Amino acid sequence: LLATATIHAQEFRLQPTPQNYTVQQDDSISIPRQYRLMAGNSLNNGTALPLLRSLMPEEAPDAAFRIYIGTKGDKVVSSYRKRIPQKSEGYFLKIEKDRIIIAGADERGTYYGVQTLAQLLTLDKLPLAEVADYPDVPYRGVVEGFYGTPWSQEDRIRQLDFYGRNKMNVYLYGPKDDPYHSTPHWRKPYPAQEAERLKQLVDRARDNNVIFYWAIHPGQDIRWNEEDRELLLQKFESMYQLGVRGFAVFFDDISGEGTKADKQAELLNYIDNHFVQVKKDVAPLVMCPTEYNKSWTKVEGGYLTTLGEKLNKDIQIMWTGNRVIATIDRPTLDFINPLIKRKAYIWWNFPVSDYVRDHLLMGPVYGNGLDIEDGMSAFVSNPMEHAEASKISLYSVADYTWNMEKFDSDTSWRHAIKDLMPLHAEYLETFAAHNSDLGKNGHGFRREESIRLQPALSALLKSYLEKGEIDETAYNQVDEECRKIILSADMLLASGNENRPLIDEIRPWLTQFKLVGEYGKTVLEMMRLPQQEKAFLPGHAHAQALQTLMTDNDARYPQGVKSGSGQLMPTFDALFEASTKQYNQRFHTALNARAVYSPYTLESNVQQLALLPTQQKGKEGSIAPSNEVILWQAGGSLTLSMDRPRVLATLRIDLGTKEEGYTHFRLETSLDGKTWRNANLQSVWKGYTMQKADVEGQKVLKIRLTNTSGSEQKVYFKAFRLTEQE
Ligand SMILES: CCCCCN1[C@H](CC(=O)NC)[C@H](O)[C@H](O)[C@H]1CO
Repeated sequence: LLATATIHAQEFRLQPTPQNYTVQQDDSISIPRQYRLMAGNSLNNGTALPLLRSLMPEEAPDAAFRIYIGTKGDKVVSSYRKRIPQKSEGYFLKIEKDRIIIAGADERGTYYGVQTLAQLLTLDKLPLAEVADYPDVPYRGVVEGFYGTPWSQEDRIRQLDFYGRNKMNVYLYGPKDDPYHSTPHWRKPYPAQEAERLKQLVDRARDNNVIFYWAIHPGQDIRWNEEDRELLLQKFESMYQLGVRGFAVFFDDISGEGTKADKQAELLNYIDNHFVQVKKDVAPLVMCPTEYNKSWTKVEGGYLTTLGEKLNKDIQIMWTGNRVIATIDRPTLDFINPLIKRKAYIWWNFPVSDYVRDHLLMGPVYGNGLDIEDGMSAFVSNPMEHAEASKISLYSVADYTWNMEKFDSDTSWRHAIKDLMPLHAEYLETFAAHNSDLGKNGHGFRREESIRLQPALSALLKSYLEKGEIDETAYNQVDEECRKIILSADMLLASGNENRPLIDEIRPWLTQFKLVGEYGKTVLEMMRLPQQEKAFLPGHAHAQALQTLMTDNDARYPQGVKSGSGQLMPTFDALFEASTKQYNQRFHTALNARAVYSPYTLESNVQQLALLPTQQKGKEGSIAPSNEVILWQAGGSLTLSMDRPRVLATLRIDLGTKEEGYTHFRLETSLDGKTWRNANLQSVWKGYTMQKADVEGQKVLKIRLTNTSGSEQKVYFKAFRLTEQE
C-alpha cells in the first residue's frame, strides 16, 4: 500500500486542472485529526458542509486547527474576500499550518472548493497549497440522450457522484427510449415507482450540486393546441413536485407538424413565461432544435433564424456541431451563434455509440478547439449506454470544460483511466488504447486507435507484403503487445471488486480483446512458416478457429462485439491472408486465404488495385475505394469474381472521369469465366463522374473492367458498387 501511496503522490494531479494552483514545495502538514469549524450561515442548506463533514469527521470546538468556510459576503471569510475569483462557481482554497480557508463566489463554488480539498486529502500529507479557481464553461456535464437501453438507477447514482467529484454541474435526463420522456407517454405522469426513483436521482443530484434537468421529447405527436400545451405543463409541474429544478424540451429526430419553428418558439416562450419565470427557482429552459447540426440546416429555410429571433433570450439552444457527430471548433460556433442570436449550448455526440453498438469508445477526448470557451453557454456529452465505460471520456469532458486552455488530451485520458481503476490502470490503458475507433459508420466519424503500435504494425505489414520479409524490430514490438493484450484481458476479467460495474459492462469486449491478442500471436507464428509444408498447418487451423470465435456473436449482443477493429484486426487479417497465399503458391494448395469471408474476390494486374479489399453488406457488394491516382496500364484489367453465380440488380462505377474518360475502358460480365458480354455504361447524373451499367437481372460469376485505349490512363477509383437482386 505504501508503494501505491507513493506512486499516487508522484502522479497526483487535481481534477479538473485548476486555473491557479500553487504549492509550497518544501512544506506540508499532517492531516488534522480534529478541527474547529467556522462556517458561514449561507451554507446552512447547501451541500458544501455535509461534504466537508464527510471528509473530516472530527469537529472539536477547542481544537487548535481551524477551518473557515463560507461564501462571499459571509463574515467568516470576509478577510479573504479579495482572493475569491469574481466568477460564477469560483472559489479560493488555502491550506496553512493552522487553518484551511474555503471561500466560494457562490454556494456551488464553495462546494467545489471542498471537492478540491477532498482530492488533496487523498495524499498522506496536506500540501500548503493555494487554489484560486473557476470554470471556463458555465454549464458542464452530461445529457443522457442516446437510443438503446437507458442507464439503470445504480448507473445514474454513480454518475451523479462522479459529476460532483469532477465539478460537472449539469445532468440532462432525456433517454430516447423512455416512453414517459417521449412518445407515447410524455403527456402522462410517471407511475409511482418510476417517480420515486426519479426523486431519488433529483436528491442525489442536489447532494452533488448538480442541476438535474428533466427533458421532454413531445415533437413526434404534439398538437399545437391548448390541450397539449397544458398537458406538457402539467407534466413539468409533476416533475417539479419531485424536486426537478431544470427543464428541457427536445425537438430532435422528429418529422411532421412538430418541426415548425414558430410553433416550437411559441410553446417554449409560453413555458418560459408561465412556468420557468413564475417558479423563480428553476434553471433557464433548454431546448434541442430539430435542425440541430449544420449538415441538416437550410439557413434560407429560416428554421434557426426564427428560433433565434422569437425565442426568449434566456432560453438555451442546443447544437451538435457541423454534423450529427462532430468535434467543436471556432468555425462551428461562428456559424451557429449569429443565427440563434446567443451562445450555443453544445450537445457533443461523444462517446455515444448507439450507431456503432458493436464498438466501445474508450479513447481520449480530442479534436475540440481549446480557444472556444467564450463561444458556448454549455458543453454536455451524450455518452454510451455503458455508463462506467463512458467515464473515461466524461472525466476528460469535465477537465476540458473547466479549464480549456490547459486541457491536455493524453494526460487527461491516462488520469481518467487511473481514476476508474487505480490498481489495474496499466491493463485498462492497454484495453482502452485498442478499443477507441468506431469502424465505418454512417456519420463518417472516426477516432485514432492503437496509436503507439501503428508504426510497428504498418512496418511489419509493408515489409511482408512488398518483400515477403519480416521486419524483426516491428515483429517483436507487435509480438510483445499481443502478450500485453492477452495479459490485460485476463487481469481485467479477474479484477474482482475494484470496479465490478465497469467489468460487467465491458466483459464481452474483454473476451474479444483476448481473442484478438491470441489471433495476433498465431498469425505472427504463421508468418515464419509459409515455407514449411507441415508446420504451417496447425497455425493456419488455429487462426481460422480464432476467426470463428471472434465472429460468434454472443446472443445478448446481436449487433456483434468488435475489438481492435481499427488497426490490429486489419493488420492481422492481412498477414493471415498474405502468409496463406504464400503457402498456397509454394505448395500448390488451396488453403483458405480469406480472413473475413466475403463472396467477392478481386484480382487485378493493376498494381494499385490488386490489394483493395472487397466488402459485403447484405445485398451490397463493393471494392473499397482508393484515394490515390491510379496508373492504369494499357490492357490492365480488374476482375471481381463471385463465389457462385449471382443475379445483379445494379452496378455503379466511378473513375472520377467524365463520359469521354470511360471510352478508354470496356466493362464485361461472364457466367463461366470464358464467354464475356459487354455491359454499357451511362452517366447516372448529367455531368457527374458516377456511371451505371445496364446489368439489371443478369446472372454473373465475374465482372471485368479493362483499359482498352492502348495507352496508360490516369483515373481515380472512387466507387465500384453492386447490389444483388433479392
Ligand atoms: C439519423 C439520426 C441520428 C441521430 C443520432 N443522435 C440522436 C439525436 C441527437 O443527436 N440529438 C441532438 C440521439 O441523441 C443519438 O444518441 C444521437 C447519435 O446517434
